[in-house]
Amino acid sequence: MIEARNLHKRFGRVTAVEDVSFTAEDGVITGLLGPNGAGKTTTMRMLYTLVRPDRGTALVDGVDVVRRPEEARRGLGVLPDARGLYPRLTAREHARYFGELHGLSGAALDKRVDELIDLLDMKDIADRRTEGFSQGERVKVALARALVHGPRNVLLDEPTNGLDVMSTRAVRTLLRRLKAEGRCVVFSSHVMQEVAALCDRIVVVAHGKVVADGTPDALRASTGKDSLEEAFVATIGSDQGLMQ
Ligand SMILES: Nc1ncnc2c1ncn2[C@@H]1O[C@H](COP(=O)(O)OP(=O)(O)OP(=O)(O)O)[C@@H](O)[C@H]1O
Repeated sequence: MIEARNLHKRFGRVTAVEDVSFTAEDGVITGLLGPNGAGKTTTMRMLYTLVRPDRGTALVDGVDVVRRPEEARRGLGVLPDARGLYPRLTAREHARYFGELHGLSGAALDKRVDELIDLLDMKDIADRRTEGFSQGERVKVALARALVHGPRNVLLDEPTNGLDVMSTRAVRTLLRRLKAEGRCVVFSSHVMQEVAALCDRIVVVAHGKVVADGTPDALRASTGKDSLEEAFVATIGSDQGLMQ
């Protein structure tokens, strides 16, 4: 479970996150939806200990990410916005390396890496260096790296950005599988259709604040709109940045 409580973050004169609170439960896919610049990436970065909040608290399975960052990180799998691969390592070596950092080794690590290569349909690229990989191939490697230690909580920043239809479907299948395994899955997106297709729960962020939080049905009911698209536009007050 991941909890964000009154998170705030400023960068100089820019307030990136003004007041973000939500709870992402286990076995649920929670979507952080908002237009460009809403504060989604900054929120994610605070949750995965890359950026320190100015105020507020974030907990991963009850562990405070500021006070006990290493312990919090052990319970997290993260797909950051900058995928940041090592060009000289192969896809398989990436997954192995991060597995080793998490204390895996030997046959157990080999088996886990093979499983992920299979699951992410990466057999053709597994033993190529990542230099020159396409956007979709890079996301797959970054996902394998994020999931190699079987984390209970998974944070993904715009996981389907730049992916074609087949790769998007593969990522959706993977997220549903993580949910079925009882993991806590949080992903951010500015694409409403993406969130609508996957999420049990939607946290809408605009101008650094949570402006709506609930199931897709609850969001429709609270805005009195029939379609999710109209409900989002009503919640945010504009359709800017929400369309693909
Ligand atoms: N390191 C930083 N220094 C200065 N300003 C920043 C920094 N990081 C984020 N910001 C600003 O904070 C605001 C929120 O940015 P953030 O990246 O969190 O938004 P986002 O919702 O993820 O947007 P997008 O969908 O475009 O990725 C933006 O105005 C951005 O320019």
